[in-house]
Amino acid sequence: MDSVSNEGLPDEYQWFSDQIAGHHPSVIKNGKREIGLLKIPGSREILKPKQDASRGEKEVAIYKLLSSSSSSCPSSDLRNGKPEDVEMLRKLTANFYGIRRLFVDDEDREFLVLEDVTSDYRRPAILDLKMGQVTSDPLAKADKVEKERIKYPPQAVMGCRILGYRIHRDNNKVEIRDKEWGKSFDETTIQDGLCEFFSARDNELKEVLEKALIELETIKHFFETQTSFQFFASSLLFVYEGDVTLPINLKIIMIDFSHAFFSNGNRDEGYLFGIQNLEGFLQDMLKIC
Ligand SMILES: O=P(O)(O)O[C@@H]1[C@@H](OP(=O)(O)O)[C@H](OP(=O)(O)O)[C@H](O)[C@H](OP(=O)(O)O)[C@H]1OP(=O)(O)O
Ligand SMILES: Nc1ncnc2c1ncn2[C@@H]1O[C@H](COP(=O)(O)OP(=O)(O)O)[C@@H](O)[C@H]1O
Repeated sequence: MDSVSNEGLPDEYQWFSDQIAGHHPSVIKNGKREIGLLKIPGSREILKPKQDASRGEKEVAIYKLLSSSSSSCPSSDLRNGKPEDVEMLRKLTANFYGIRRLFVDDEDREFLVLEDVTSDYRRPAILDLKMGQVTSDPLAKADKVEKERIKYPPQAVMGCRILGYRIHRDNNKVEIRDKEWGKSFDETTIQDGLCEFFSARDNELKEVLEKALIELETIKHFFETQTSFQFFASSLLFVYEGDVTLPINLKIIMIDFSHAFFSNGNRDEGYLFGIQNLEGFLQDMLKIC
């Protein structure tokens, strides 16, 4: 992502420089720049703009559900999430600290205050994978369904797509790959893209892949058992330490719930299919390390 002027932001705040994908101020839509994630430098929180209409409501509802101790969810279509599913999902997501209102680009806006899951790292390597076989949600209009369907046909074949990565290397060098680069891969070549990301620590590809497979197992277990949620256009964010003097500390966090729906007792087979394929890709890569 290009760096963008911080003009128009409240004092202290900057655009979050480690944002990989999603709405970003370098993109102009209908004559206005999009609003991306914000951060006060040095803090362990990021602020994610609440999206318009039902998308924002859905994401806030799910984070409120996860941060509440009981089933007192304010959103009617998430109220029935099974407690064990909610508990498991909570462990796979960033902490939510509430809503903050800020003036950005002269408009009063709401932001979700979230744990910055990259803040513990000296040189974070960060990858965003969009999961699921279908990336339009059940309420999408026909033109959006079609746009999403033809955007990247391998999504239906693999159940995942690389949205991009950032690797902080020595000497403050940052290596960036974007979603157009991600779209250059299909089911026959995606391992090349994944290999590039998981190779941030010289000669430690095998160790990094092993850690990723362990973390992925927990997420796979969640999707094998949970019947409370269906996720569309949601992502897995991989983060690990690129500084070889520090432990690998690989984490996988589920993010982006603006198209998350309550499920009437069905598993999310499209997301699970993506995890199973991803696991297969990583296992194959491990065999040749
Ligand atoms: O379909 P569009 O044009 O509305 O834009 C998509 C966004 O929808 P929105 O503008 O928020 O309604 C869409 O946002 P949501 O997932 O709907 O929040 C994505 O940003 C999508 O990009 P990609 O599939 O992640 O590469 C965006 O797709 P691209 O335009 O980047 O292909
Ligand atoms: N909790 C988090 N900690 C660190 N980075 C995050 C977090 N949530 C999102 N991000 C970053 O922001 C990007 C966009 O987030 P996402 O929720 O997908 O936004 P959008 O709804 O605009 O698509 C991700 O690719 C990731 O880099």
